[in-house]
Amino acid sequence: MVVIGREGADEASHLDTGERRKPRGREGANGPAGRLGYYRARDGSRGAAVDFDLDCPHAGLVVGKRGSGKTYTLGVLAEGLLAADGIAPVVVDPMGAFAPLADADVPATVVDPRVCADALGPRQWCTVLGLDPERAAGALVWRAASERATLDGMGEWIAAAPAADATRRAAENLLSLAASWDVFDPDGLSVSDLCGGDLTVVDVAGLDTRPAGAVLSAVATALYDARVGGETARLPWLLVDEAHAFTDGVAARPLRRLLTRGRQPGVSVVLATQRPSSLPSTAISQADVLIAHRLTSAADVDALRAARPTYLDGDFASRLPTDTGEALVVDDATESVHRVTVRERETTHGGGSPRASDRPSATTRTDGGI
Ligand SMILES: Nc1ncnc2c1ncn2[C@@H]1O[C@H](COP(=O)(O)OP(=O)(O)OP(=O)(O)O)[C@@H](O)[C@H]1O
Repeated sequence: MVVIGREGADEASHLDTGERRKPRGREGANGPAGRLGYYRARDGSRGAAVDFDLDCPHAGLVVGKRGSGKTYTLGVLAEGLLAADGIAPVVVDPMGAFAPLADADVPATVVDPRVCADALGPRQWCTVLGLDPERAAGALVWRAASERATLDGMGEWIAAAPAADATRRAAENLLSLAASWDVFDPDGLSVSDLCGGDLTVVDVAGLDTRPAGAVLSAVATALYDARVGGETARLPWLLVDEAHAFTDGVAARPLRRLLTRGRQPGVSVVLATQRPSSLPSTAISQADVLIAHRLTSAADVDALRAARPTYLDGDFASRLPTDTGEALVVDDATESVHRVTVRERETTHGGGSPRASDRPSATTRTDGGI
């Protein structure tokens, strides 16, 4: 995935395309590429440019402990994606870190997390509501999701279904819970919303894990199906921050499908997580590029090493970077490991940690409060 750029290669510049400026894309030796950063020499000095390939589909993993630069690196990847032609970049943003892009001078749109109820299959409806499809209430919800496309329609179908009162009440209560999440909408996100070419930021900040997972599941499925069904000529890239929150819920299967089978239809996925040990090992083994920031937990290092024994030898832990923004990039395409300093963002990063000293102090208040 990594492409070595020229020493001192030009920074991407902007093309004036009217209202919002699309940054000029970068061409690597084999097609479009995005600037990731620069080689870092052992003495810490900056070496040649390192680009990432955007021409072919990829499965990527960005790992690192809290504050090590994962979200920042996702932002760097997103900037490269929105500058490239022929790509449909989508970020699922659980921390609101990409919200500032709405006001940036780039073609990015922050959208509400609303999806159609039938974007989840019957099995996923049972999963997201915590129901066993083998039991009565689960079977009822399964049938309702098979028969109706909207949440209201599912409720009406259940109300009229021949079922025991207790079973019906249990199913209706869970559908009411799903309605309270406010993420299911017949006019929810469509393929044209997601694959228009702008960077689409699906803002799931503030949602609980289950509704956020339902939205991610619907988005991942829509991108995959859109390519399989020939609904878009663009190659989708799905970037998921805080991915460990989603890998054992309703989004687990669609994410696994992108990791294992996304390449053929041309859908790329990049997962960022501070806890690689909580990812299924397929998520690590299927990734063709690993960007590892600072990691100190032995369990996390071991999880990476166990799933990638070919490149990550016993020396792996000692080669991991210690400074924010530095990374070890493991590239399957070239079967190589690179020490990289991730470049600075061109757009505002929204994921920084707040500091106590950022808060207005009592002495600076002017509203009479204390
Ligand atoms: N490549 C970089 N260049 C410059 N500053 C960086 C870089 N990477 C990270 N930083 C700085 O480090 C801070 C923390 O980075 P970031 O928010 O990406 O961490 P994180 O690993 O996503 O943390 P968390 O797990 O808590 O979400 C950023 O706000 C930014 O100021």
